[in-house]
Amino acid sequence: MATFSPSTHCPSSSAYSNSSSVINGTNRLHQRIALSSILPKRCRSRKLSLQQSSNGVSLSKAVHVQDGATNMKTSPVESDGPVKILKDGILSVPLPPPEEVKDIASFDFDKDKSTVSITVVGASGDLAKKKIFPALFALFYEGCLPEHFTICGYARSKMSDAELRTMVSKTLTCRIDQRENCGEKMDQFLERCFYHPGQYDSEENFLELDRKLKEHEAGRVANRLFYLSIPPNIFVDAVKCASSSASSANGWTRVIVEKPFGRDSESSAALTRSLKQYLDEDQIFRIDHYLGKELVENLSVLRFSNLIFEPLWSRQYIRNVQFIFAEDFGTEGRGGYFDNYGIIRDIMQNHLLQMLAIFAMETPVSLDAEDIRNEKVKVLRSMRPLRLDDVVVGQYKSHTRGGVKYPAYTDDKTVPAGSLTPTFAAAALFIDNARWDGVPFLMKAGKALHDRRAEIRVQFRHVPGNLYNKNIGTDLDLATNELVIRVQPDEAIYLKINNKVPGLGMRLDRSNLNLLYAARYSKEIPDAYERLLLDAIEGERRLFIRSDELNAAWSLFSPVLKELEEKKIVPEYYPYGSRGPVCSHYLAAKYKVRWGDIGSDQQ
Ligand SMILES: NC(=O)C1=CN([C@@H]2O[C@H](COP(=O)(O)OP(=O)(O)OC[C@H]3O[C@@H](n4cnc5c(N)ncnc54)[C@H](OP(=O)(O)O)[C@@H]3O)[C@@H](O)[C@H]2O)C=CC1
Ligand SMILES: O=C1O[C@H](COP(=O)(O)O)[C@@H](O)[C@H](O)[C@H]1O
Repeated sequence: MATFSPSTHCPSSSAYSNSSSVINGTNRLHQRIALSSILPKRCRSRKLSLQQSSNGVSLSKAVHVQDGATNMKTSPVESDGPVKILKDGILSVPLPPPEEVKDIASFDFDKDKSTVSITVVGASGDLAKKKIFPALFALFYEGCLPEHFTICGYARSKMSDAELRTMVSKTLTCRIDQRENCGEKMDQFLERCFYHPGQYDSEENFLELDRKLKEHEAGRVANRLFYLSIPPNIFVDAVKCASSSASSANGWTRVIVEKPFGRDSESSAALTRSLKQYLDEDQIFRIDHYLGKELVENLSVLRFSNLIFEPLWSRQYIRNVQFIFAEDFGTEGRGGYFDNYGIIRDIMQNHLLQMLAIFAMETPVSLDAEDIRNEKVKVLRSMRPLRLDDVVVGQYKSHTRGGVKYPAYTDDKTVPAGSLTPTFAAAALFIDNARWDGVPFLMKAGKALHDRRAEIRVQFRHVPGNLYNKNIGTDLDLATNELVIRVQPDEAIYLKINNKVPGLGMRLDRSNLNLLYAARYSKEIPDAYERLLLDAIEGERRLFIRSDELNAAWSLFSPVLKELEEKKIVPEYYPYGSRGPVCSHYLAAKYKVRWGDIGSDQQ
């Protein structure tokens, strides 16, 4: 029996060997494959849901299908196209035309299997070590990487393959719920990791990389993914060299670009123009790792698949929405980068704004990447550019607590003395459309605060003519329903409600309807980078930023950033480890809002 590999993402070729060949009505040879056998365990549900969302027939997005002897089809296939879902999850996949296949039993399908080469550009750096290699290992461990893959680290540092493997091995961990064969899996993964030293602007060095990748690709259809984990000033050099000297000759070439995508509208547009000299838009995967976080991914599910939320999702019932990001550590070690950007560019313009866009967008036509991104762009373009009097900025100062002295932002040697760069900001934004007219969308982001959290808080309006007002007391704020989507840590969704305290009297309290992920789901939540890397390999663009989205996002923040810098606005200094500048409360009060994270969240 010939084996046939419709997907490069499945755990092993043996999974396909239970398939059988049939001649269909068009006299074309087809292969019947049980869907359940070709989709890897962890990836199965995401691929099946794609299938359901598209009338049960548009599967080739998720499953790469070989059409003919060499071509890979990855575009959606309609019901009358070559891929068909037969009943009971059986996939019918076309084989090469009969004249090309003299003897089906001896046709060498393995020869035509494709491979993915993932080059981590800037492999010696912080992000590569901390996030990218561990995420790639997790994907490998879960059986989500294609059968044939190569990982190549590229940077200027001199390192051998063995040294890269030692460096990578120090950061690998196994999933809490599946420790079996972990050491063995790590060894198998590390065997697929290589290193190539080179300059980021050297065509010659990238040509050498190309030669090395070709050796590993061994004549297969070669798909190549470059992850630019380098400082932004060298993005374009690296893209130029990668595209001219190390692009795939017979498969796809994609580039993941890390933030920051510029410092403002002009520099971002210039970066996009430069990248587009060498790449098409559909080759550029602009990553915002917050879009890969489980609770952010769940936002649309919460809204669009629960009847109880969507009808409330408007100015009619929602009083304000808050997007809060806090870290309990400073910029130590990243001061050089941070001082050039500040917290508004580092967190608000991307991570918080992306969450806002998904939160506030209209229902997309479908779950397709373009439909979702169209809606995100629309909502961003309906927003008013942020005004200076709707922003407060802060910077952390040194503080001694429990005998420990915590540094000021400017104590970092890589930060210029007297820097005014904000490490904290709060802002009030507005969406001028029918759904959200007049609703304040507040954002707050800060480093070196008293805790670490990222969350969305939705505060609902008061119950009109509430029968229980006298039991609630005078503080109507405390009686407001609040929906909290806690992105991290301790992922949870909870709704604060008013409830009768059990007993003979009539006393109300505030309690939480609480969906705490750790209590509800035993599976460990994947890291955002895992989801996004897998999506990039599969060509799924839904969670990556399109260039018009990026332009719209910069249009909102560029004017105020310019004003803050030109007017040299002095930030309010707040002690390291505190709750941040007091001014943020005045900003909220201006819009009759109380920050939801300052009270206690009774469980
Ligand atoms: N670290 C993080 O947590 C996050 C990082 N990012 C973004 O990811 C990218 C990588 O970040 P990170 O790993 O922290 O960056 P690093 O500063 O660690 O740089 C990565 C690598 O790039 C090379 N490099 C550094 N500076 C220069 C330079 N001036 N000229 C040429 N090469 C240089 C170095 O490799 P070598 O000397 O060996 O060539 C370094 O190991 C950046 O765009 C960053 O903004 C985004 C989100 C979070
Ligand atoms: O992009 C960035 O994100 C991190 C925070 O990411 P998280 O996943 O740990 O919440 C932030 O520390 C960094 O400054 C910023 O560049």
